Amino acid sequence: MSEWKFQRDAINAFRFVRCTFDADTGVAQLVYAFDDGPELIETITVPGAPFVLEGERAGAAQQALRLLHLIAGVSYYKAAVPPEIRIDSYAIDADTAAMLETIYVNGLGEFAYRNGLNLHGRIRFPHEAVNRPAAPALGLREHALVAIGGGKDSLVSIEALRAAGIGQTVTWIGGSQLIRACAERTDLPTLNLGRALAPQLFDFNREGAWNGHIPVTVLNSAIMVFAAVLLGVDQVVFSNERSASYGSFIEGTGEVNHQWSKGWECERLFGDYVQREIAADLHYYSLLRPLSELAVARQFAKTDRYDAHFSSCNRNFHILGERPANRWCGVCPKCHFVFLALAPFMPKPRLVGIFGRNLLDDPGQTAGYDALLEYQDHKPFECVGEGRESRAAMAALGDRPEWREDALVERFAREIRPQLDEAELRIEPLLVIDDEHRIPAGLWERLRARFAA
Ligand SMILES: CC(=O)N[C@H]1[C@@H](OP(=O)(O)OP(=O)(O)OC[C@H]2O[C@@H](n3ccc(=O)[nH]c3=O)[C@H](O)[C@@H]2O)O[C@H](CO)[C@@H](O)[C@@H]1O[C@H](C)C(=O)N[C@@H](C)C(=O)N[C@@H](CCC(=O)O)C(=O)O
Ligand SMILES: Nc1ncnc2c1ncn2[C@@H]1O[C@H](COP(=O)(O)OP(=O)(O)OP(=O)(O)O)[C@@H](O)[C@H]1O
Repeated sequence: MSEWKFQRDAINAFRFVRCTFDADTGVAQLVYAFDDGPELIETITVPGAPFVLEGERAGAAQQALRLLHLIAGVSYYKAAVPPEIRIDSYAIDADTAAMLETIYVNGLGEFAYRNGLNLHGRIRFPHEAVNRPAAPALGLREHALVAIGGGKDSLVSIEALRAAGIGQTVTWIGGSQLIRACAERTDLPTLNLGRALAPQLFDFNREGAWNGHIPVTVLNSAIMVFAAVLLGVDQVVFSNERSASYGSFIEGTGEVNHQWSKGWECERLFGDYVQREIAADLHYYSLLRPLSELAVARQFAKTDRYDAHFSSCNRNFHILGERPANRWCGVCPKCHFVFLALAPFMPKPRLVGIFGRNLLDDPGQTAGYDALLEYQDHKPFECVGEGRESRAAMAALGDRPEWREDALVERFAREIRPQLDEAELRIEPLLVIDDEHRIPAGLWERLRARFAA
C-alpha cells in the first residue's frame, strides 16, 4: 500500500469502501479508494450527539448515510474517472444506480465539457435485486432545516418561512464565517454541519487528477437529509430558483448546465427518492423553484436587513485560498449578475452601497456583461440567471434616468438592443410565478400571494 502512487490513467476502479456513523459523537465517515490505494475518508459532523436511533429511525439513518456516501463519492471519482465503479460493503438496486448515473453524468457535465471527456455510457453503478419495502413514515416533527449559502436566495426563503410561521433552523455546511454572520443575522436557531474532504484529494489535484465542478448542491442536500433524519424533522428546504434549470448553450456541444444539481430534474429525482427510500414524511423541496432569478431579486430587495452581511460572490467560499476583501470581488459573473438583477428593484444608492461600486458604469466589465447577455459569448458557467433575464433587466435600466447614462447600460441601448425583439425585453412576464415545484400544498397556499406581490 505504501508504494501506491496516484497515476490517473492507470487506475481501474473507484471503490465505495464503507460508510459509518458514530451516534455518540455525531461523526460520519465516508470511505472511498482507487484500486488498492489508500482509504480516502471524508468526514461529516452533525452537532447534537449523542443521537438515539432505534427501529425505523435507525433504518432511515442508514439509508440516508448510504445515499450521502454514494453522492459524495463524486468529488473523488472525478479525480480519475476510471472505467469501473465498485461498492464493497452494501448493495444498491437498479433504480438507485440509475439515479446516481443521472446525477454523476449531468452533475459532472461542465467538468466533462471543460476536460474534453465524454461521460455518457461511461458511468455504471453496479446493482442487484434488493428487496426493500417502501420507506415508512417516521412521525417526524414539523420543522424545517433551511439551507443557507450566504447569498440572497436562501435569505428570501428564510424570510418567507418566517412570514408563513414555519419553525426553522438555519443550517449550513462548512466553516464559512460569512455564512455564519448571515445565519446569526436571521435571529433564528442555527446549525453548522461539519464537512472535511479527504486530504489526499488535494495531493491528487497536484499530481494531475482531473478537476472541475461537481454537483455541490445535491451533495449538500444529501448531508442535510441525513441530518434531518438524525434530528427527527420533516423538511429540508433549499432555495434553488427556476432559472437554475437552464444551462449555457455552447455552439457545437449543446446545453451544459453548471448548476444542474440546482435544477428541477435533480430536485424531483432526489426528493422523490428520499420519500420512497428514506422516510415517507421527509419533504425535500426548493422554496424558490416557482421563481425566476429576477423574481427572487425583487423579493430580496424588499428588506435591507441583510445588506451589510450577505454575498453571492462564490470567491468567498473557497476551502483554501484568498477571499475578496469586501465580500464582493466585483469582477466575477455572480457579482455582475446579482448587481444587474437587483438594479431594477432597488434604489441605486442602496445597491452601489452594497457592492461599494457601480459595476454598470465600468467599461472594464463589458466582456463579463456580454456573456450574461449571451451577446457574442455564452452564458457563464456560474449560478446566474438566463440570458433573457439579463437582457430584460438591462432594457429596464435603459428606460430609467438614473441608470441610462451608465457606460454598460448606454452601450446596451446603442449597440445590442436594436438587434433584439422588444417584445422579449419585458420584465413582467419573467416575474410570473410557476406551478412546477415540490413545495407542500398548504405552505404554498400561504406563500403564493407573497411571491406574486
Ligand atoms: C468556492 C468555489 O467556487 N469553488 C469551486 C472551485 O474550487 P477551487 O479549486 O477554486 O477551490 P475550493 O472550493 O477551495 O476547492 C478545492 C478543491 O477541492 C475539490 N472539491 C471541493 C469541494 C467539493 O465539494 N468537492 C471537491 O472535489 C476540488 O478538487 C477543488 O479544486 O473550482 C472547482 C472546480 O471547478 C469547483 O468544483 C469548486 O466549487 C465548489 C464545489 C463549490 O462549493 N462551489 C459552489 C460555490 C458553487 O459553485 N455553487 C454552485 C451551485 C451549483 C451546483 O450545485 O453545482 C453555484 O453557485 O453556481
Ligand atoms: N455551505 C452551504 N451549506 C448549506 N447550504 C448551502 C451552502 N452553500 C449553498 N447552499 C445552498 O445551496 C443552494 C444554492 O446556493 P446559492 O449560492 O444559489 O444560494 P444563495 O447563497 O442563497 O444565493 P445566491 O444565489 O445569491 O448566492 C441554496 O439553497 C443555498 O442555501
